[in-house]
Amino acid sequence: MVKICCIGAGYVGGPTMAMIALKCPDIEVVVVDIAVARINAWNSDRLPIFEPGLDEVVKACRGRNLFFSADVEKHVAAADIVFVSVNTPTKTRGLGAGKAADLTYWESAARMIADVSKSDKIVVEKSTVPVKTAEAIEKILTHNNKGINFQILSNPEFLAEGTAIEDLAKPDRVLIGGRETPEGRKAVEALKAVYAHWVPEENIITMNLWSAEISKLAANAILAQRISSINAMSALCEATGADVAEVAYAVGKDSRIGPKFLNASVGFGGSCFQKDILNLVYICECNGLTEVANYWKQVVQINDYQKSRFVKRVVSSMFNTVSGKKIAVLGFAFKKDTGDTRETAAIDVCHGLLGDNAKISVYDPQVTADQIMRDLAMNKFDWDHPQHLQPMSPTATKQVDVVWDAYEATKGAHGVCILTEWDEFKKLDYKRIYDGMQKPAFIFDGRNVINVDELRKIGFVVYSVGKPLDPWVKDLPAAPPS
Ligand SMILES: NC(=O)c1ccc[n+]([C@@H]2O[C@H](COP(=O)([O-])OP(=O)(O)OC[C@H]3O[C@@H](n4cnc5c(N)ncnc54)[C@H](O)[C@@H]3O)[C@@H](O)[C@H]2O)c1
Ligand SMILES: O=c1ccn([C@@H]2O[C@H](COP(=O)(O)OP(=O)(O)O[C@H]3O[C@H](CO)[C@@H](O)[C@H](O)[C@H]3O)[C@@H](O)[C@H]2O)c(=O)[nH]1
Repeated sequence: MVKICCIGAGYVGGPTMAMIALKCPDIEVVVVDIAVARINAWNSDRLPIFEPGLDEVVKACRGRNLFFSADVEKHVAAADIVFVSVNTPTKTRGLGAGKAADLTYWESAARMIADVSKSDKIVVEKSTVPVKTAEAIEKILTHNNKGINFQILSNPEFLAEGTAIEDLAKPDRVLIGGRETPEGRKAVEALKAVYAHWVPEENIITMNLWSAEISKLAANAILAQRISSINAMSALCEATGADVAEVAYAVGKDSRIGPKFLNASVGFGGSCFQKDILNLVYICECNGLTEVANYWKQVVQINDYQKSRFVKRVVSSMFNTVSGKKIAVLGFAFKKDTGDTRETAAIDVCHGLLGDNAKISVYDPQVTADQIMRDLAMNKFDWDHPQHLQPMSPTATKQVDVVWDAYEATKGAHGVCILTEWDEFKKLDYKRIYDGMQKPAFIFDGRNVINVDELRKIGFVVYSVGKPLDPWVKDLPAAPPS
């Protein structure tokens, strides 16, 4: 029986390995992590992450050929294939801080693999890493050569949170990069055989290691670029009376462009897009490609601009101040169908509103109050100097409360900000919400989930990203000449 061990039981390691176990009953899969609480949660009825369909997949194979364990070394030593799916966040200090990927967790995993291995292994990069990481890992794995053969493969993951199970069950493609040597090709074939249990062969793409590593960064950069492109258009639509949803529809009808990923929003969030683009920017800079680096940097800058534009709309519409006013925030996760808040636009929007002394009441169906308070207590983004983070005022989170439903959050509020596109926000009784609010009642839809005309009929002053402006919604002051 082939034995797989995956280091890192997070948003990628957990669901990805559960899918392999489900589709490959002849393979034993063990997911290991140094975070004992996370492993305990994977072994319980309350999984550590919320992902539609995940519970069913885990229940179908946990204890059969899927195991979760904190005994990292034992299972790594026993495995034929070791996936490394540890976090690779942006460095916060030292060389490349604020841009480069922090490979501390990766390096310590690689050193541990080298130390405990007694048999040949295929080591698979599942984490998103800078190009040429495989070369560095090879050096670590072979540094005290015990005669063990390690083959490094790049097998980046393309799942999106909220649709992870669908994405894993029917991936657009599986990408495997390996060394172009007989041993490298053999390792690629071995990994291909795992995916071939359920992925059609034509969807399993193989290529050289560096192409595979860059393809992951390129895919995320190009996806995020589409969002920044439509968000940039949303600003122009608001200034001219066009409707960004109509523009996106017209543009997306061109089969060369396609309709997906053209939803204007308050800004993209999530643990990947910003981190991976900044990593790409850093790699370009290190290779002397200043123009290329600046091009990609702009995708992140437009995203910051979009978040700050949203906050300015709220404040300027509400008579230029939200000081002491209650603002209901509906949705805190970075997208619907996940409880993940990493880099969510909601953090920056709340910080912006708290900066103007608002009182915030948050409701999200999947994010805990503890998580929201932790996120808001962290350093805040500085709109005027986007490269800086500023310490939050210690009293700021006293202005925030987290409640259990949208009606409670909006009761007595002056304004409502919709920051996540949860389906339930489309079905709310907005007449009831309006009746319970201060007047004039403002609603700022950062996700284009509400019916603008219906809400205006109820009496709301409505702002919806990229839509023709309500006469009440104040135009933003023109940028001062630089
Ligand atoms: N989240 C996504 O949707 C997604 C999708 C595709 C790719 N990725 C990439 O996959 C990687 C993992 O992302 P994630 O969201 O699953 O991260 P995560 O933080 O949810 O999980 C990483 C896990 O690795 C564990 N870990 C760290 N060092 C370890 C070590 N030395 N030994 C054992 N366990 C260790 C951590 O405790 C943590 O539980 C990142 O590189 C990310 O960019 C993420
Ligand atoms: O038209 C759109 C599409 C998305 N978003 C936002 O963009 C962010 C990211 O969304 P999405 O890409 O769906 O989720 P992620 O889980 O971040 O997945 C991205 O990042 C992963 C990690 O690298 C990759 O594996 C996926 O392929 C890639 O889609 C979220 O805030 C969305 O609300 C928009 O604003 N408009």
